[in-house]
Amino acid sequence: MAEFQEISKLSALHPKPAGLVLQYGTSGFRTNAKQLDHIMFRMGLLATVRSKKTKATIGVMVTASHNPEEDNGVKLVDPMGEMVTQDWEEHATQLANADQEDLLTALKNIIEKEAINMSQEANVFVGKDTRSSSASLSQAVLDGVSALGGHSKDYGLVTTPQLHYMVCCQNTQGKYGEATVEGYYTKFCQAFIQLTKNTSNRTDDQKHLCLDGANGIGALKVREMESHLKKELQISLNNDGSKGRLNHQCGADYVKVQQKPPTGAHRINPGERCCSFDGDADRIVYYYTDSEGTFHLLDGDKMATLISTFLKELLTQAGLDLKIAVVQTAYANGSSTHYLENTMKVLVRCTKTGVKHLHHVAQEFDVGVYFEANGHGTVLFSKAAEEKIQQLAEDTNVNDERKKAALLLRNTINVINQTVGDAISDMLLIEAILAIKGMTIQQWDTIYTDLPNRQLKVKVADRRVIDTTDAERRAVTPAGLQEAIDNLVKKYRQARSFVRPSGTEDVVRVYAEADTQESADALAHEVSLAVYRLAGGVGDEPKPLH
Ligand SMILES: CC(=O)N[C@H]1[C@@H](OP(=O)(O)O)O[C@H](CO)[C@@H](O)[C@@H]1O
Ligand SMILES: [Mg+2]
Repeated sequence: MAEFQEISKLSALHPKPAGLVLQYGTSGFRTNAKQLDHIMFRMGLLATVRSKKTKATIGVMVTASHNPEEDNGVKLVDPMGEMVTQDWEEHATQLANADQEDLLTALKNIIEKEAINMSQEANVFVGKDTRSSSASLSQAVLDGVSALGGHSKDYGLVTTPQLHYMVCCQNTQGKYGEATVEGYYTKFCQAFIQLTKNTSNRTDDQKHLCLDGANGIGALKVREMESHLKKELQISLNNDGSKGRLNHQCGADYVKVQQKPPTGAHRINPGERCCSFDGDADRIVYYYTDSEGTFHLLDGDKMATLISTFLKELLTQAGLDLKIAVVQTAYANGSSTHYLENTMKVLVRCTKTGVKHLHHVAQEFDVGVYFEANGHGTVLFSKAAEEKIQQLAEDTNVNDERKKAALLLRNTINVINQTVGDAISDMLLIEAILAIKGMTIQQWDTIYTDLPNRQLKVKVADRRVIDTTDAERRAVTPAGLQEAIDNLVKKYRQARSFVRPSGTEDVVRVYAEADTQESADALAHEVSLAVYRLAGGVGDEPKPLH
């Protein structure tokens, strides 16, 4: 076929370095930008084939999120704006690793296996972050699409969640919104203004937010969006990309892992409400510093708690019997799980790490709130739930309280990007909830107190020797490891610990929490030693933290 000749010719312009093997991991392909040109071209091919298969528009986002500026990466977006399915992740890995001369065979294998009708039209949306390598890499994606005769639309600089939104809008014929950045700002900002319009006693402090844009795409997009907020939210933007380097000592990942404010921000006043985006604006964390100078982090667990409490109250006021659940991973702070289950009486489910797992479980409920502790999350409403809320909001025969709750729920649905965790949409949602509840960040923080915790990494020869079960909370192999962890945990109060191989780094992650920081640190260290000794540690033995 003519298109295959074109591929042979064009793929030679995007050659694969010999011997390079990459895996479509938790968040797509991610490595040093210099190694990615052929991957991008090939993902352009794959997205085109995926579009033919699904008879819908597919998205390709060029970004390496919170990784350093020199890295880059690529993620595929499925028709409803979700992440691509697992079997296509495998196709992606096959295609990425085929030697140059075997590329056509690898592509034809996928086409055959998936019974693709090659005469079907294909459409691909492409977006990129602000990395200097993103321009040429996204061009390589576009080359891949056109090599197979697909149509593409280049959205240029957008956040990852914006691209997910565009794909969903396009494939739902505009029902989710208009597939433009203007459409995105209009939808979410209008919902925010509607939500906050009856909170007229908001003070200037409540309207003011300090934002660290990680020197990335989120900063650019917030600037673009600002006028749509009509001063109902006033954002002091730091790390806007004009001076500092992307993700360098700033951004959501830095703040969460280092448990301290970003550099490059203005002097934060005590109690001032602050938040940080990551490099592609699909994660957000909040924080403040108290009058003693102590830093307080409000992570994904705190956001999930605030949001689910708010929604549960509204559902009760609206008299709607809808099933709400919070989906977390093993990294969720034990205090948050305890508070949700015992005080809020909300159903909590735990899944494996990685947002696609959380997203799928959240889909099982009428209202599924999901967040990773690191700040990636959103809320999913079932079609039935949305319809019931809509009906109630339009019903003229209900009392004022139910009506008000239904209208708030409807606007809450509209402020949420249900396709994927979205720092901009999550920020608007949290800001609206705090405004409606008249709550300060300190009051939000005191809903429950996090258990002190510690995360460590251990290097082992082959991290695959660790196999886990029970949503990664228990190790099945190597023999004796889980028993060792159980015995160590028994030594401390309110303690919990687990280990799992990372899906994005060549390390084993160790998590521990306990009643004091000293205990959490000691337990994390002892568990690290157990991993080192029983799972083939390399290099020096882990040292105590103190
Ligand atoms: C403990 C932790 O934060 N793990 C992160 C990290 O996964 P690992 O498999 O733990 O490397 O990167 C993932 C992708 O960004 C993210 O979904 C996840 O939450
Ligand atoms: Mg990200």
